Amino acid sequence: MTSLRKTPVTIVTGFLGAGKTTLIRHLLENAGNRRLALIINEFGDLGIDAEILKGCGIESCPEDNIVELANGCLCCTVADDFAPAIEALLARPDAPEHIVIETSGLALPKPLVKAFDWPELRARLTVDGVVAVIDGAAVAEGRFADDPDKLAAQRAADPSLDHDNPLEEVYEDQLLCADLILLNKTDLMDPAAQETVAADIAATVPRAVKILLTSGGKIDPAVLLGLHAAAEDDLAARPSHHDAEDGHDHDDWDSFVLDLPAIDAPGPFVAKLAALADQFDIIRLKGFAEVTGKPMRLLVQGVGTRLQQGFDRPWKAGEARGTRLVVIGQKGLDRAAIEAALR
Ligand SMILES: Nc1nc2c(ncn2[C@@H]2O[C@H](COP(=O)(O)OP(=O)(O)OP(=O)(O)O)[C@@H](O)[C@H]2O)c(=O)[nH]1
Repeated sequence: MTSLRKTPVTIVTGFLGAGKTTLIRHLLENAGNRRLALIINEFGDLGIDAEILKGCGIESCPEDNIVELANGCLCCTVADDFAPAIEALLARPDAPEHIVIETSGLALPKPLVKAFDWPELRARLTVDGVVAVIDGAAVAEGRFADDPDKLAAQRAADPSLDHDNPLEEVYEDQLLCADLILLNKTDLMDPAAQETVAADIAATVPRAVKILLTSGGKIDPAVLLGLHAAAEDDLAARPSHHDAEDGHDHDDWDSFVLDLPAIDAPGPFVAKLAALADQFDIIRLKGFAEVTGKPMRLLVQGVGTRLQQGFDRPWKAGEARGTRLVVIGQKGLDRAAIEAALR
């Protein structure tokens, strides 16, 4: 029997490295028998998030329930890529009970929510909620704050100027669209910083939105997937810096993929990456490395200067080994110098 119930969709937003994939992994591990499908959109088309989730071997998550939309920015290509992908999921004999979308860390959630207001989607789907994952430690360090002096000078020259900091703009757009805000990485924050950041967020968001403190994206799936917000009915309450425009400015960001030879040891490699992240203001680094003589592949994750590494699974027979990293930063990122330092 075909159910007339609309399929709920949860949109997971949050800046680069905030912990979206970690949250979804925890969700998959704790989803019980619920039939979930994931749509993953990544900035920089290496498909690393999908690889991480596929590599996790969680039984409740067969690989073909993970759909990658790697080309371009989901919020700007909703009609071309996204609507057909979601139609295809709904047409499956074992159609998902709930769809979770991980947007890229640079995507604005509002245009995506807007797509669910289109008649063909709204008839069959509802946005259960937009969940914003926040890197609390990065916010506490002032990563998303405008430099007040610089901004004052620029505003004096151009009074219509809103923000000078594209990071802040994306961060705020994501917060303003949320039905639930997860202040994540609390393990890296002391209680006073947690309180300050939570208060700042509450002051930024005009609606009463619940803010929960998390570490490692650990939150009860019943809460995460049970917001019942019907966000598509409520677009006006979600202001965006880009309300007047279609889409947003991709020129603010640079991203490239580095193909490197096998490395000798994880420690020195990651230390070098951390130094480069600091020197060149790299926002996000992620990928896999081949370590000479090791049967496992090394997962490398960098958020600002905070680097993590760990072997995630054995290389498969016939799989091309190697070291591939996505590097993301603001416009003007010095690819040549970064690449030269690593070769
Ligand atoms: N200390 C700490 N690290 C975390 C936490 N959550 C995630 N991380 C780490 O932060 C890094 C980025 O996490 P991801 O889950 O990949 O972040 P993301 O938001 O999916 O990143 P993008 O897809 O690049 O936007 C990884 O190294 C995670 O292990 C947390 O609560 N505490």
